[in-house]
Amino acid sequence: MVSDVSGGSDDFRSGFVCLVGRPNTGKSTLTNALVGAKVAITSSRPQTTRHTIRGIIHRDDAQIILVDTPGLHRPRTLLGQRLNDLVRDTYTEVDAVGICIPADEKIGPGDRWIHEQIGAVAPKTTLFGIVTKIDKVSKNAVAEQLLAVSQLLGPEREVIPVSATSGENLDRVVALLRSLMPPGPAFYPDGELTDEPENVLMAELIREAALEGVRDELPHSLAVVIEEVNDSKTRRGEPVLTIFANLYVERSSQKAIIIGKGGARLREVGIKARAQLERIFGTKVFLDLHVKIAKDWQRDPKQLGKLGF
Ligand SMILES: Nc1nc2c(ncn2[C@@H]2O[C@H](COP(=O)(O)OP(=O)(O)OP(=O)(O)O)[C@@H](O)[C@H]2O)c(=O)[nH]1
Repeated sequence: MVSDVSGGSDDFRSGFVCLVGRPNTGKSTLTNALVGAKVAITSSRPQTTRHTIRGIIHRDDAQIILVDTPGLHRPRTLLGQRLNDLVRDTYTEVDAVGICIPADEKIGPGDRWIHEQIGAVAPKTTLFGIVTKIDKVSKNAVAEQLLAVSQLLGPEREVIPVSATSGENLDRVVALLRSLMPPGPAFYPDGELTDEPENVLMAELIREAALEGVRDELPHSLAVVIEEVNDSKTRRGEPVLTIFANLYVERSSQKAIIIGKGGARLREVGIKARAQLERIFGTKVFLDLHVKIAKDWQRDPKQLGKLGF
């Protein structure tokens, strides 16, 4: 007997989508809302998403893999340059790129710059617009922003309004994404949310906790490296995941900020990160954090390599 190699329904679609936009435009929050679990890292601080993190939308008729990239920015350091290279590579590899523009901010030079960049490096990739955070403004303001984004992208491009917070129109976004994907079988098994190596996910969660409420310039000066993960220990009969991580900063003043008075802040960071890790990995976690100084790591190719960039 000949088996069905198509893997299911004839009109199953699958592909890769990349959400781009200025920092803080809601890309990570939207990725999380679409995927239905916390995989990309959100933060109220701009430019915190540095790795390409994928969330996977599983549907009966489609599998859509979301590639969340760092916000494109004008490079000032070697790290900035490498991040931009990564973003450009991503644009050309995906099936569609969605440019996110928040409903509550006027379209500015940053949005136009990103739009031009996509057009220049990946002219063949399908582009669409997403007006994010529509819960923050009136219906009229949403309509005006839809028009403005449509004018920016051109009349042939789809533009869709959404709120990741309230969930309004999330289903329309999924439907649009599906329509932009080519026919093809699923890439990943059902139930898988991300193909990020677990260590990267752990490092990102710790980094997110460490950046909560600290100064604006710190995001690019903080790298987290997972030194060791051990799952052989138990505590009161329950398995415990032990994670040893180093937080690298560039200066002793930054180290002091992360650690806080008498170590109070670092303890807070540990508690927050541990709660997130326990939720995601579904097991008790013991977290051992150390803050270290790696001088000028952003400018030093050797250090960048060591820190995983
Ligand atoms: N009210 C409202 N706030 C939102 C919505 N989506 C995101 N936000 C908030 O906007 C801020 C930025 O969201 P992120 O998802 O981190 O933005 P991002 O574009 O991934 O940011 P970068 O990682 O810096 O590029 C956060 O404080 C979110 O809580 C939304 O639909 N409604």
